[in-house]
Amino acid sequence: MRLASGIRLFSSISKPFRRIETARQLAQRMTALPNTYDGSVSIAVIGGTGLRELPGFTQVASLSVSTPWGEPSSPISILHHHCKHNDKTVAIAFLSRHGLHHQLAPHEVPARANIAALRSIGVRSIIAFSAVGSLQEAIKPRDFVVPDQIIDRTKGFRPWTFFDGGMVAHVPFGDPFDEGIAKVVRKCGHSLEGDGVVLHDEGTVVCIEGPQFSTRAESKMYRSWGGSIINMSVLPEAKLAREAEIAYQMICMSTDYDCWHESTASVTVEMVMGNMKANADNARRFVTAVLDTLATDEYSDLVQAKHLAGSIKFGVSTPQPHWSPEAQKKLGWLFPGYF
Ligand SMILES: CSC[C@H]1O[C@H](OP(=O)(O)O)[C@H](O)[C@@H]1O
Ligand SMILES: Nc1ncnc2[nH]cnc12
Repeated sequence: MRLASGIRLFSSISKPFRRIETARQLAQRMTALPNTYDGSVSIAVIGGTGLRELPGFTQVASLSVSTPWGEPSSPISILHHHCKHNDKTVAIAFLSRHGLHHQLAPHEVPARANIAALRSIGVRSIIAFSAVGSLQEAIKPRDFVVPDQIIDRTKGFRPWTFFDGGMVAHVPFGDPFDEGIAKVVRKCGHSLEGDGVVLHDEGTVVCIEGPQFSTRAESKMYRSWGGSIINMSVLPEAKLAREAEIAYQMICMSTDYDCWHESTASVTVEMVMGNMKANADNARRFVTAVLDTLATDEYSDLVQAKHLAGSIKFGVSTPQPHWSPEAQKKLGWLFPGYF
């Protein structure tokens, strides 16, 4: 259903008889909205494959943010969400990882611009959504996984840090996701169990370079390494969020068994999109439950990532008087008033 003032998530997931809004119509609708927003926005959702919008949320602005690292993948939608727990309206930011037309390959996603743009509008916590392959029999297509670890198989082509070009800093990444947000996500996912949602509480996501899927030998090797699921998107997004002091958790939805499974056909885009469509309603209910819970006062400090605020100052190796002018300028933009 196309809501009058609202927007739809999983736009390409509508039933065949429904009138589907094209990417161009979506872009036109976004252009017609205000490009400014005065309220505060602490939480963002990054939508991945098959997740272009959030349905049932009222879109009130579409922000075109320019950063020292370029333009983000898409305008940032500001959505109003009525929280069912406390009767308050909260603002959520939404960004489409691969662009409004899914025109950006995983290695082309401007992750630094995306994270910097979100931080610049006040975002301090991100729920990132990803369509993933399963590397384990027990994780069936359409199951959800809340990953807690990552294995990096990207090839070093993607810019992966804010701290370069004349200054050096190092952040801890032993636990690449935010455990506080993960707890909320798990609780919400389990509350929907029996109602169609199957949730795995942990898992190691292997992030490959893509855009090609893996070979069978690679897929089997990732299984032998202890990989649970596989995608092309969690990095450098998660690393950059950590550098930007943003609490980041990915929610993964399994869409295929990659190519290791003896009795199942190897992954294709059709398979990925088919399972995303089939499970769209569960994904929507899951994300909504998470946002409803995070919007309550109980999670206010978590959502504002108070536990991460200021942490980057301890990771800086280059004394500030020795930073290049370019680094001063860029990091001054990302962390106003910090240095
Ligand atoms: C279309 S299959 C491969 C594609 O799907 C996943 O996208 P996302 O993580 O943005 O949902 C995967 O990472 C690949 O980019
Ligand atoms: N098998 C797979 N490999 C990498 N990314 C994926 N996204 C969905 N399925 C995938």
